[in-house]
Amino acid sequence: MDQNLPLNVMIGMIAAEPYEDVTLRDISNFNGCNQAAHVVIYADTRTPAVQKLAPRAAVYLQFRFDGHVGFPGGMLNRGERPEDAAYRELTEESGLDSEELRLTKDDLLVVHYSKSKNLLLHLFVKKVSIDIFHLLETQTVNCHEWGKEVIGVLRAPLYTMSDGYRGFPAFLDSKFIGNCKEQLLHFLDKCKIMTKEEIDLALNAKPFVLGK
Ligand SMILES: O=c1[nH]cnc2c1ncn2[C@@H]1O[C@H](COP(=O)(O)OP(=O)(O)O)[C@@H](O)[C@H]1O
Repeated sequence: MDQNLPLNVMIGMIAAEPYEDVTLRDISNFNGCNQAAHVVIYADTRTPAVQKLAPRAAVYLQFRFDGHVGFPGGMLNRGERPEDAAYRELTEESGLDSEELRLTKDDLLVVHYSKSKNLLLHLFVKKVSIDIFHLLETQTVNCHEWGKEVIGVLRAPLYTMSDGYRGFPAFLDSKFIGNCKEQLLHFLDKCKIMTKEEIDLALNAKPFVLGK
């Protein structure tokens, strides 16, 4: 992929179906379509993962009932604000209700639109302390949805191992729900956790195969 392309073009090239960026000014044009809201919860971490590799951050994701990776969140109820829907779903899908996790409209990172689903997708972002992050991870296995909608807790491996593929590049080959993968890359770029060049390198990395 051409590294000089803007990230939204790179993302458009990897998306299974196109998602348009929606500017906040234009949101009112989408009244009446289906809406969903999801949230990226993340924390700074200095704890090396494996082989002394320092992850760029701790980012919370879930393994869903359908075998896909996704952020906590879901569809808005009638009349519900996106930030309230994202928080409601987060508490249902993690079992944790904490002031540190509460969302406001200022936590909105990006909005995408899927024409084929007529769906507006709001993505919120919340940085928390590593202690709250760890509590969120451990609490999830006791939540009401555990074993139902949520079947796993994931911390994205934000490092690349010496073969250039294991770690983050391999993780990007997982099955992501909706535009979750594009949302993850957008978040890493916008919150300055990775550069566009690092993201592009990870997207293009290939597993090492003996004899090739
Ligand atoms: O992490 C995500 N990022 C982006 N879209 C997602 C994510 N998780 C689910 N979706 C999409 O959002 C919509 C609502 O799905 P979800 O299963 O979360 O809602 P629900 O829990 O209210 O049933 C679906 O179109 C799904 O593809």
